[in-house]
Amino acid sequence: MIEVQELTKRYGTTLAVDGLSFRVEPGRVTGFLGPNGAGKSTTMRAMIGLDRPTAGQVLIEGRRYEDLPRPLCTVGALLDAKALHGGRTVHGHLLGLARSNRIPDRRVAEVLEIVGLGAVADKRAKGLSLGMAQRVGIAAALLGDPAVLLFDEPVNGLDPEGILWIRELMKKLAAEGRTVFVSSHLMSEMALTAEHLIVIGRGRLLADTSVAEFIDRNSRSYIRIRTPQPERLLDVLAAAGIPATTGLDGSIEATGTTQETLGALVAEQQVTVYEISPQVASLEEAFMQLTSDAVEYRAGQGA
Ligand SMILES: Nc1ncnc2c1ncn2[C@@H]1O[C@H](COP(=O)(O)OP(=O)(O)OP(=O)(O)O)[C@@H](O)[C@H]1O
Repeated sequence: MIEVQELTKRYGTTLAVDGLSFRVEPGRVTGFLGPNGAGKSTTMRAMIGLDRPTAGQVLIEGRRYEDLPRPLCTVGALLDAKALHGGRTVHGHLLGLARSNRIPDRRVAEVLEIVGLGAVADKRAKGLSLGMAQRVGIAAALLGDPAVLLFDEPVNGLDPEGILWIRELMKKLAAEGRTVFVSSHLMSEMALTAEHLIVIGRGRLLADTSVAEFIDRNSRSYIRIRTPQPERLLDVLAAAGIPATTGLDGSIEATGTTQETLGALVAEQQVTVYEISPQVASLEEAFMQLTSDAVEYRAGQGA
C-alpha cells in the first residue's frame, strides 16, 4: 500500500505537486496518468526519497521511505532505465545492488531468470538495447522481492513485444498481491494494463477511479443519424422504444440499437436520412477532456 498525504513539491517558482492525496492499494495494477509536466515523476521520486517534499509525506507500507530498514526489500522502482553504470556487467550491477541491501547473491540469478536476461548476464550494460536496459531495471526493482513496485513510463521506446511483456509482468506482480503503480501519459495503454486509475493535472488529483468505471462513463457508443426531419425522426424512434437524443451538431444519437434496425425503420416510416453511422467516443479523447484545463493552464503560464 502507498499513501500519498497532502504532498506538495515546489521547484523554485514551479509548483510541481500541489497538495496531492491518494492511496494505491495492493493486488491490482494502478495506472498513474497525467499530461506531460503534470507531476507524475516528481510524485514517484518523492515516494522513494529522491525528492524531498516541500510539504506532506508519502508512506510505503505504513512508513516513510527514509525509515525503511532495507528499502529494496519493501519497494522496487524503475524510474529511469538509462541510469545504468555503463562499464559494469548486468550481473555485476545487480550483485552490487543486492549486496548493498543485504540481499543474498543467489537472488541475482533468480531475477535475471524472471526478466529473461539469463543469457546476457555477462554483457556490459552499455551494450544493451533500450528493451534490455529496461529489463535490467526491472530485475533491480525485483531484487528485494518487494511488496510495492513503481514503474515510471515503462513502455516508452519499447517494441510491441517488449510492451506486451511488461504489461503481462505488471499484471502477474499484482496478482501475487503486490502494490503495482505505473505512470503513463497514454490512457489507451493504461486501459489495457491497469485496473484502477489515479489521474493528475497540474499537480492536483483529477480522478481516482476504476478503469471499468472510467470506460463505462466515457466510452459511450451510439449511432448517429443525420436527417432534415429531426422532430419526425425523434417521434418515430420514441414510438419504436429506441432511446435517442440530439447531438451538439443537430444530428440524432440513438443507443441500444443497430444500423440495420434503424435503416429498416426509417425506410418503413419514410423519414429522409443522410447518414446512419456507429460512433464510439475514444478513451484518449475522454482523458484529454478530463485534463484539458490542466494543459491549457500550463501552456498559458509558459507563454
Ligand atoms: N528537478 C527539477 N527542477 C525544476 N523543475 C522541475 C524538476 N523536475 C520537474 N520539474 C517541473 O515540475 C513539473 C512536473 O514535472 P514532472 O516531471 O513531475 O511531470 P510528469 O508528469 O512526470 O511529466 P512527463 O510526463 O513530462 O514526465 C514540470 O513543470 C517540470 O518542469
